[in-house]
Amino acid sequence: MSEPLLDVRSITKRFGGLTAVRDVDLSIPMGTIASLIGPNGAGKTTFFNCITGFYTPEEGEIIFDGRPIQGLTTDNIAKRGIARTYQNIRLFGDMTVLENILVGMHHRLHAGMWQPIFSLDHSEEQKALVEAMELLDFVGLKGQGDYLAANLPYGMQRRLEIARALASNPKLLLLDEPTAGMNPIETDTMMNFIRQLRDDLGLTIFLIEHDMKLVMTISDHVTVMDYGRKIADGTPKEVQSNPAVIKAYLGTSAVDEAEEAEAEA
Ligand SMILES: Nc1ncnc2c1ncn2[C@@H]1O[C@H](COP(=O)(O)OP(=O)(O)OP(=O)(O)O)[C@@H](O)[C@H]1O
Repeated sequence: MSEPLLDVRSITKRFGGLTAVRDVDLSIPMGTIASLIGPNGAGKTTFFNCITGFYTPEEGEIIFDGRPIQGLTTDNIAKRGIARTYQNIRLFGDMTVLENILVGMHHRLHAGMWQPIFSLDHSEEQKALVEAMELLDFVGLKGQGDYLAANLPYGMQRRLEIARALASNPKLLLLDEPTAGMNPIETDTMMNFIRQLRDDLGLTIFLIEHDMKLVMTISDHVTVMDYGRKIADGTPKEVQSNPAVIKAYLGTSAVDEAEEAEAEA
């Protein structure tokens, strides 16, 4: 089997006396969609934050694309090819759609953070602009580059956030609750869009999501956390029928009911 793109080995992250992530292993093969689920407070976002370098785990190792990344800065990890979006949208609302995307490119431009990107007389900046327009097209924001980000409808702001993450040219894209606050139609559209990211761009995707229909429909692999530990992982089908998962979500009585229903069937 080929090397996983991301290989997390027994990481532990503590906040004082609280162990938010305890001895968790996880590996994601290239070109797949993996999901991380679990009840509120299970440790999912902390786990993401360890991968992106926002936190450094006290124990364990994180190997990305064959090299260890734990202890690197968030910037250096982004340069290695990991991009993310956040549970709460973090766009620059008073900047245009296009400017938001150009900001996402700054890691790989020789330019500094602001000024040179926006002076368009240099060939590198011209190239960046063309790429940004292509990205806008890809995410369905064609012709809206001059709009203020804050004025986009909610679903499109989420897409713009993804476009900005894509602008850094990542190999692995982490999405933290990409459908949070969406209605069922917006959620379906986002689900198809995430699939497109894998199928058309060949990206590897790792998402945290509470919408079980989305998770069970698009994931190649699902990992379940509860109280900081990994309690199950496998295909969507395997995870759905795992008693530990049912118990974590619905309580012990739900496991008994599920077992009774299975016995009667
Ligand atoms: N910076 C921090 N300092 C102290 N405790 C923290 C910190 N960040 C998270 N925690 C705690 O760690 C535990 C895991 O939190 P985390 O946000 O990772 O869970 P989660 O699974 O992402 O939850 P949710 O689904 O509600 O977003 C929680 O008990 C939380 O209160």
